Amino acid sequence: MTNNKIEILDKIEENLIKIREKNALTHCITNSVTINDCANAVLAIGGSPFMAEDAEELEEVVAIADVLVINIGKLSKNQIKAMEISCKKADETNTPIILDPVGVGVTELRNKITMNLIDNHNITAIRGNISEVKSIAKLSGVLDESNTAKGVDVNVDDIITKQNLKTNGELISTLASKLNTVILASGPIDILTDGKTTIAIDNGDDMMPLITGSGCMLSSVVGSCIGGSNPLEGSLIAILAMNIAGEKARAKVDEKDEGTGSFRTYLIDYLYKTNSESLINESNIMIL
Ligand SMILES: Nc1ncnc2c1ncn2[C@@H]1O[C@H](COP(=O)(O)OP(=O)(O)O)[C@@H](O)[C@H]1O
Ligand SMILES: Cc1ncsc1CCOP(=O)(O)O
Ligand SMILES: [Mg+2]
Repeated sequence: MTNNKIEILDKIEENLIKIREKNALTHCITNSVTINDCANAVLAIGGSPFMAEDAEELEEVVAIADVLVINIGKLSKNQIKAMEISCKKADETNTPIILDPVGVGVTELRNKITMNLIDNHNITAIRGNISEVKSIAKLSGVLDESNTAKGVDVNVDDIITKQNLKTNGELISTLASKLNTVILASGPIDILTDGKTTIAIDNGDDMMPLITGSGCMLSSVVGSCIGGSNPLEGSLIAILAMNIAGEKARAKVDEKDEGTGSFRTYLIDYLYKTNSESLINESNIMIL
């Protein structure tokens, strides 16, 4: 990708058309907490969700899928096996794999599963909150020490701010180069990088972390967008679509004096109403 902001924004319209035309079959192995939200988010952006995890059918599912999303939010023995079978098949079929390393750093099991997936498979993109990304940096030898996430939520000491943006951008870019993957680290400001181009995205709303699943939905949407375009440009569309939908959803709940339950519904509504004009005009991105 170019490092020119105007050229990056110029690609949004054609990529969004491609994503919608492709209607990428998005195979998700994900947690049961937010699985329904993920399927609805995929449909809203223009993908086609397929949640399958029984070992008996996985090779067939991956063979027809355009993209595989692995979310480790609520692991079980069966799911771990399902992830191994699916990733092995995805490597054979060159199907992009998107990893959401929910809660990595918090338990040894999550560390082991995450690093097994990263070390043994072709991971196209990793999308996690900044604490999760920093934990992977530590496990990969790119960072000496890291805080741990608060369960599935970011550690407040890690939150991306204007002050630590450059340092975090450099760290995540180094990690992306080392792992040969795209990384999208989320928070009030998001950082997206493939190790060559690093973009900060300052959109979204502080109600987003107050519903469960905004991160899981984002990772699934990243999957559909990558399946319909390419890793870096697809991830950029996904994060802009989610965050601008979040901004509009917040304006709507404030207008109607509502709360987080309605916010969750409006988030899907505005994701569905995503259009390139608003992604271009309302985006607040900076090349780092
Ligand atoms: N304080 C915030 N202000 C604006 N957007 C936010 C904020 N926190 C998270 N987001 C957005 O919410 C989505 C999920 O991010 P995050 O909360 O970091 O993931 P997770 O749910 O996996 O911890 C992303 O689109 C991110 O940009
Ligand atoms: C609450 C919870 N517990 C296990 S997975 C999960 C959902 C996490 O979703 P997100 O990372 O999108 O907030
Ligand atoms: Mg998460």
